[in-house]
Amino acid sequence: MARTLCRIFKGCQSICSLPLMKTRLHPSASVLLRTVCVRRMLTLPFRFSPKAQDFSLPNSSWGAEMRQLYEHYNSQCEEEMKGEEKQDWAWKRVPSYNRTLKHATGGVYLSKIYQSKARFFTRNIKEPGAAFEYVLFVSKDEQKCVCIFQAGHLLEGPQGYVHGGAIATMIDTVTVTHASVLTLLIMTANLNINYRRPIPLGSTVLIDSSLNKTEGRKVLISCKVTSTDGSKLHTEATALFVVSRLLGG
Ligand SMILES: CCCCCCCCCC(=O)SCCNC(=O)CCNC(=O)[C@H](O)C(C)(C)COP(=O)(O)OP(=O)(O)OC[C@H]1O[C@@H](n2cnc3c(N)ncnc32)[C@H](O)[C@@H]1OP(=O)(O)O
Repeated sequence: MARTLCRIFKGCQSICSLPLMKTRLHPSASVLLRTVCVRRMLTLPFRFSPKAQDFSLPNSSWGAEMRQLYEHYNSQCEEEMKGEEKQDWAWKRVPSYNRTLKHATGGVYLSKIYQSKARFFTRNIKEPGAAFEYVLFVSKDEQKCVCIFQAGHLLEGPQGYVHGGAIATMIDTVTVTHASVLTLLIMTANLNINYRRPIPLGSTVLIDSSLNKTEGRKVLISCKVTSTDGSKLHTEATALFVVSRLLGG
């Protein structure tokens, strides 16, 4: 970014220092030109935005089904007003970034270079819609989590269907997010999956997770992957999470 800024600055300087400009422009016009150049420079779309991108917001790759379901859950995320008092949210959308390590503290030592290159597995493919396109919502009582998942063409396993490992990844992601709402710093200890019906590539499915129980350091969660109308069961799973001693639990 510094190099880009430098180049734009040099460009501005060279425009304002052109002999033609010096001779023909009134000094106040030259100041105005510089101001315009600097303003333009500040509004240019930089390649490296300092703001983290939230990948769980709608993009052009989302199909109609994905959008409809997103609207359905997102509309329930609005604040409810009762009298003058603000009520709790019914659902919360979970933002999703691709740099989890950037904010990590303690636990594992990683070199600066390694940290700067690390990307969250499900959010590391740049082409929208090519792989894991999903958004997660958690319920206000924190006992339920729903994910709308659209499986892109890079997730193929059997011809025309989603790879079992990609489905497992999504189940792990949804259940770990659910468990993280209940308790921090957890690791997946056990994931038990039954694949009942293949998921067509490009289709949208619902991943529903429910809390079974918590027991000391253990959190048990069950999960179902269904068609969006709930009529077809694709996958079911149970997951065990343990608050990690390594992570400070
Ligand atoms: C918010 C979004 C963030 C997204 C992050 C994405 C992350 C996605 C999640 C992952 O993929 S995590 C990566 C995959 N998992 C691992 O690499 C975990 C590797 N294993 C470990 O680190 C440890 O084995 C573990 C922390 C799971 C447990 O080790 P501990 O030494 O802390 O536990 P311990 O052996 O004392 O067992 C505690 C309890 O859990 C039980 N337990 C542990 N592992 C088990 C297991 N595998 N199966 C069944 N029970 C298990 C164990 O029996 C015991 O039960 P009791 O308290 O009733 O006696």
